[in-house]
Amino acid sequence: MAELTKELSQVKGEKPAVPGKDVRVHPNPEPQGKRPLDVPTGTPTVIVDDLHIVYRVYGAASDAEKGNAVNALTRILKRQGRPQMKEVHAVKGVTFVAYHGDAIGIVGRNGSGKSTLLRAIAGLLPPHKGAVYTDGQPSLLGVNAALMRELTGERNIVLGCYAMGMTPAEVREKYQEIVDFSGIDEFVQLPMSTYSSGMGARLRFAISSAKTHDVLLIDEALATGDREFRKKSEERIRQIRESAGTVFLVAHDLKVIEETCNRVIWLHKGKIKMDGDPKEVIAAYNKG
Ligand SMILES: Nc1ncnc2c1ncn2[C@@H]1O[C@H](COP(=O)(O)OP(=O)(O)OP(=O)(O)O)[C@@H](O)[C@H]1O
Repeated sequence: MAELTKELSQVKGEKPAVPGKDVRVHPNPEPQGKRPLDVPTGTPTVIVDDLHIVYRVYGAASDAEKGNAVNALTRILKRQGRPQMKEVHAVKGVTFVAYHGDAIGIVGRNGSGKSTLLRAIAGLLPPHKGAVYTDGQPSLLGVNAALMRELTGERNIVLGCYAMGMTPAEVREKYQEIVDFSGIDEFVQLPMSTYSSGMGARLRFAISSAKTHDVLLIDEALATGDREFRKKSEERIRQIRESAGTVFLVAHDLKVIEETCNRVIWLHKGKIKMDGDPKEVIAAYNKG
């Protein structure tokens, strides 16, 4: 909680009790376009407070225990089996506040904890320590989002819309728009197992973004789309922001992040290394 108090005091422009090193809080900039009157500017949508996520991998020994003769001998003498559990501390004390209208890009090297952080915000991973508070229901849209490969695109659209809480009338209204946006045309009648990875990713994005989300989490879903589709996706992300939602975007393509986001968080080995203006953060990230 101390971390969060420090962050919030920074948001208010107060001096933190302990000056932050390389972590900055980005003040919520005014997004362009209209926003509903009942959503004041600067309303927090996601508060991540000193979040730690630890994976437990069963059936694996830790490095310290592996191949160590003394440990092995001790285990034999004590008639113990080989330790079967390894812990991976993937997110280590991450703290930030996201606001209505924010589109936040998350960058970082492989294994830095980007996907883990998104899954934790979506409520799919329990915090080991700390907490995530969200205003509204976060929806995670990932390359592995649960569409069913053996079902046709058509069935997946209908089921996906129901899963997001749409009514049958809303599904009927949105159906053609989703097909058109995805650009899969007549493939909609075929099982998704016949789709290329790009087609699958486009359909997933089209379904998930057909609904207005309070908090939309996108994990590399734009990576496989072509140029034209990326442009359309960026436009849709902008619309979501303007309707007072918050978007988180994980992508290895820094250009996509720079063109779509108003703020970037750089994760390094599970910690925030920098948080701020996309141009500044990406420049620092590229330098290493
Ligand atoms: N299900 C899991 N079980 C155990 N460890 C995991 C699991 N998922 C991720 N990890 C580990 O957690 C750390 C962070 O992984 P994560 O996938 O969040 O990183 P990332 O930044 O999204 O990586 P990438 O850019 O390669 O997608 C890594 O060390 C990874 O090996």
